[in-house]
Amino acid sequence: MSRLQAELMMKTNIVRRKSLAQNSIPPIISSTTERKELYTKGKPLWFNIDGEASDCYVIGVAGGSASGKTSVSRQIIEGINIPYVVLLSMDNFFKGVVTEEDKGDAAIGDYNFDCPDAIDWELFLETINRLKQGKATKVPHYSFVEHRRIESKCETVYGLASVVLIDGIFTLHNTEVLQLLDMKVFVNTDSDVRLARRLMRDLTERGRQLPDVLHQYDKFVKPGYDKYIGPTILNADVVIPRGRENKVAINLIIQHIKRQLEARHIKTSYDELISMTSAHKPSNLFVLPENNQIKAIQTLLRNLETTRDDFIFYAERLMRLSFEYALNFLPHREVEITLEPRDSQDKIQYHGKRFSGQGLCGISILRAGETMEKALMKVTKDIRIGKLLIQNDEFGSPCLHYCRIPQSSRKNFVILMDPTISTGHAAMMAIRVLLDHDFQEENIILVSLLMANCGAQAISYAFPKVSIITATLDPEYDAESGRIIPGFGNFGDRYFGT
Ligand SMILES: Nc1ncnc2c1ncn2[C@@H]1O[C@H](COP(=O)(O)OP(=O)(O)O)[C@@H](O)[C@H]1O
Ligand SMILES: Nc1ccn([C@@H]2O[C@H](COP(=O)(O)O)[C@@H](O)[C@H]2O)c(=O)n1
Repeated sequence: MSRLQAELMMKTNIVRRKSLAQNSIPPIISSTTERKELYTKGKPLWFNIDGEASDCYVIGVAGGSASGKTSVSRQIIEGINIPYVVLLSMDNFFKGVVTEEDKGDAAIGDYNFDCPDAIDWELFLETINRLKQGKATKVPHYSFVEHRRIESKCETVYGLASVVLIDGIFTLHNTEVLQLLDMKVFVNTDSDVRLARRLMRDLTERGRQLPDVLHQYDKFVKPGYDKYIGPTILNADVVIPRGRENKVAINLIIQHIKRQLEARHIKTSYDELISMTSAHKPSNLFVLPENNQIKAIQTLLRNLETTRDDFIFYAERLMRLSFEYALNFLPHREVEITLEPRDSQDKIQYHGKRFSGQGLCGISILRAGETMEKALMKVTKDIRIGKLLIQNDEFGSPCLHYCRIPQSSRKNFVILMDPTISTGHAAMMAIRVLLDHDFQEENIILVSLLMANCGAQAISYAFPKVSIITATLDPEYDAESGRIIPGFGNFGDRYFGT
């Protein structure tokens, strides 16, 4: 049996199982496991040993339609096996058939998608550039059934990826894109094999009819390959004959990428971060000055015998005290006001102060951060509140599942709240998300009731301009139990009574 026949047989099985619902291109994935479906994904400890952001490594994978570009890209992602890899499919950047004018009198099968003009290059370049800079990036979603982008399905990627893989038929065509690529790959698959795969895929996944697929292939796909895509093989650094079956070539690429990442000192391990911070003296970490009141509240909170009612009452008191302390970190300017006492002719000048920042909002890191919202609203009038839900994945890396930010601009100030901070992972990711939303690092104030020293150190090292405020700084964190020692017990459980 030929390879082609074997592929067709494998596909026949898939035909029975797949439905038209799976018509669109694979979504971007940003982790080594592509099964997870998250609102967005996170980012690594994104800096090198000098504390500076490292560039992400960008790989372009080109080749004819159905040559195996996506399959090869996924194998590369699996092989490099690090979190925070983004697979960006150029298929999402087809302009599509939007207006009647686009269609003309011709049927959809007479629209030429296989020439570079069918791609929205401006948006494509902007997207790659934003990903490279680690900015929050909205990636469009294209439907091959409806021949247009589906706004409601676009996905937002946050943070600086370690590696970005871009796959698409014209990836090695445009000079501006070529300049952004660190590695250029061309998947070179026999044209008969490509046609057979495309037939199966378009019938099963893209809602097409056999005569239309053959007509489109003959009229546009083949000539487009010969004219625009095939010649870009000359721009490639590496050519992979036979696509994903070519394990030797794929392994060589994986080894090369790993070496490049090592050379760029991309750090993804928390242990490495902690070892780097051991000599670090945090100048942006502020612990509430201890007095009798604060010590007494801490004593009550630490005591596991304290009732839930009391725990909530005293935790909220400590929150208000912490926020009052934190508000001092906002910029204030001198103002002069004139007082006119009722019983006197003399006016009195008073030298006062007024908040001089432009806008302030509060953002809680869910779930526990939500407990601090009420206290913040008690001390800051009419403040707008946003939320971030960050949870660790199976590798212990924080992932962003939900993000609502009420206002964000370079000038706004933000109070980020989480009652307890142990490793600092979630807080660091939250800060990263705020930076991606254009908040300035120096305008972020992180407020917590209890921090483990290692977490506070790590955040301070990564973000030296953020003001980090905690009511309590405890010396130890036990990674096995996930407890801060001595700590408050499980804050969420004690507060929510769970
Ligand atoms: N070596 C292979 N053997 C069998 N099927 C393959 C092979 N490579 C790719 N395919 C299948 O062919 C289709 C197109 O592959 P894909 O990787 O999506 O190509 P491209 O991204 O170049 O369009 C998919 O259905 C994929 O599962
Ligand atoms: N509405 C559209 C848009 C594009 N195509 C075809 O997709 C091919 C590229 O995608 P691959 O995943 O195969 O690389 C390209 O050859 C276009 O003909 C389409 O059929 N309909």
